[in-house]
Order: sequence, then structure tokens, then C-alpha cells
Amino acid sequence: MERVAVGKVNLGLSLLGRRPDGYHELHTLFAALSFGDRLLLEPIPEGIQFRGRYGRRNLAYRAAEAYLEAAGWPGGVRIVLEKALPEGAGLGGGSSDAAQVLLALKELYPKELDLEALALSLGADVPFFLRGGVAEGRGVGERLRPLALPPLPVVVFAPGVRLPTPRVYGEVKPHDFAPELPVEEIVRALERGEEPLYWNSLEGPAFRLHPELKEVKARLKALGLRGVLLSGSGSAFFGLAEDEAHAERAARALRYHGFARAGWLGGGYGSLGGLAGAKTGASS
Ligand SMILES: C[C@](O)(CO)[C@H](O)COP(=O)(O)OP(=O)(O)OC[C@H]1O[C@@H](n2ccc(N)nc2=O)[C@H](O)[C@@H]1O
Ligand SMILES: Nc1ncnc2c1ncn2[C@@H]1O[C@H](COP(=O)(O)OP(=O)(O)OP(=O)(O)O)[C@@H](O)[C@H]1O
Repeated sequence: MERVAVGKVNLGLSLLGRRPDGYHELHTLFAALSFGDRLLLEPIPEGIQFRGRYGRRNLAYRAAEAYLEAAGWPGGVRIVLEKALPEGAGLGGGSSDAAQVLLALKELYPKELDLEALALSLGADVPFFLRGGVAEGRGVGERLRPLALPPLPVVVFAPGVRLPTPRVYGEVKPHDFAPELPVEEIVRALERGEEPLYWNSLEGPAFRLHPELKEVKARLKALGLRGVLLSGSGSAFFGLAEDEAHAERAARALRYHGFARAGWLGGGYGSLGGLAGAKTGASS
């Protein structure tokens, strides 16, 4: 069984406050990308055989363990993970891998389990990837409301600066908090090809940790991309292109400086992560 674990960007991320459990209350728009990691899974009589980095600490491995444990070990699974998304970049790579493992195991070993709860136990971004598409996220990111957006040509660029999510959240100061995102206005601007008035509250902490990221944002803007923003806790940025050709040109111009890829944002992907009938971006 082959699955694609697409990445995500946050079309705006506002930190509303700090919760008693130490996590942050957030308001965000998740949007799945049209490209991501590849997973090959097949049933085996028992146990988990995993080929990928970090071994048992890999989120894909941990998702298999969580599902099979909850299902009472009805069988085992062999997983091969082929990474394509840069790690620790704010693109939800590990979270998406974990979600695809949960979905694949539900197909292999159907059981009445609370997949959302299992997903949330693996990470705040995992629940979104159970459905993908575009969704408004609240809570720590687990309270999801699907949104409709047409596919948008996008460029994703990761400058290779490692920004662990806990480190960025740990750097959040009271002045980084902000009001709710104007969701309707953002969706309308995106549909009309206008500059969306969104923000990412994590840019403040990320830029305090790595000031050089400000130049990265400026470089994407200089390529004529709209809505340029840090994705999640970074260090990847994304920008919206006029059309596919513009996205490809911008990705080519960025390729010498890190991971750069043109693709699509929005919903409507097939199970293999490609837009039905639309070409995804060239690989990096
Ligand atoms: C930045 C985002 O990617 C935006 O989508 C998510 O908020 C982070 O999701 P994630 O990487 O799945 O985060 P987790 O692995 O669950 O949490 C990593 C660490 O980030 C911090 N964290 C995460 C989510 C959240 N709403 N508030 C937090 O403070 C916590 O310190 C947590 O220990
Ligand atoms: N399957 C996986 N893919 C990538 N990283 C993984 C995986 N499993 C565990 N990790 C570890 O988790 C860290 C975060 O990886 P991940 O790619 O999920 O970060 P991210 O893109 O910032 O995700 P998010 O946006 O959810 O924070 C990595 O630096 C790595 O140490």
C-alpha cells in the first residue's frame, strides 16, 4: 500500500494566549500542499518493521505503535518512509507521516477507534492531516472546521535553519499574542488573488532567534510572491504565485539557497497527493 503524506502551510497563525497546560491557544488556517513524503506499508504477522530515520522515535513508527496497541495487536506492519519534506521546517512532515500511518492501519486492521484522539496524542498538527484540504484550526490545532479554497499556486522555501517547534514556542513573549484571524476576509482575498491580510504570531519569536530569516522573507517578496509568511514554527516560508509558471520560476531562483518547491495549496488532492488533472510543482 502506498500513501503520500502531503505537507501543510499555515495561511495565518494567531496565538491568542497561553493555556494552563503550557500549550498555546491558536487560531490558524491549515492548507495542505500538493506534495510530501511517500510511505509504503504492508501487513506482516506481528510487530513493526520500520525503515526510516530515528527508528522507534520516528512519528510514523509511534503512530503504528499507538494504533496497533489500541487495536489489541491484530497483526503487524512493515513501513518504509521516503522523506521529501524538509524536517523541522514547519511543514508538518512528521505529523503528516503519522496521520497517513493511522489511516493506512485503519484500512488494514479496521477497528472502532477514536482516530482523532490517537492523532492528537501524537502531536497538535496530526489531526489536521487525517482530512487534509483546508481547515480553520482552533485549540492547539485539533478543533477543525473545513474551508473551501480553489487550488492556489504556491512556492515553499526552507532555508535549512533548524527551528525546533518547542524552541520557538518557548521564545513566545506576551507581546506576540494577537487577536483572531479575519477568516472571511482572508478567504476572499485568496480567492481574488489579492494580498491576504494574515499574519503568523510565531514570526516574532522565530526572527528573534534567527534574525537572518527576515532577509529570507524579503527575498520571496522580491520575487513577486503574495502573502509571504513563515509556515508554522518555521523555518520554511511560503508565498502565493500568480500562476504555475511564476511559481516554477520563483522556485528555480530559490533553489541555490535551500529546499525550494513549487506546488499547489488547497483541497481536491487524490490519495497520491497530486491535484486531479493539475501538475504539481517541479521537485527541488
Ligand atoms: C506550529 C504548528 O506546526 C502550527 O501548525 C503547531 O502549532 C505545532 O504542532 P506540532 O509540531 O505537532 O507540535 P507538538 O509536537 O504537538 O508540540 C511541540 C511543542 O510545541 C509547543 N506547542 C505546540 C502547539 C501549540 N498549540 N502550543 C504549543 O505551545 C509545546 O511546547 C509542545 O511541547
Ligand atoms: N517522520 C518524521 N519526519 C520528520 N521528522 C521527524 C519524523 N519523526 C520524528 N521526527 C523528528 O521530529 C522533528 C520535527 O519534524 P517535522 O518534520 O514534523 O517538523 P515540522 O515540519 O516543523 O512539523 P510541524 O510543523 O508539525 O512542527 C524532526 O526534527 C525530527 O527530529
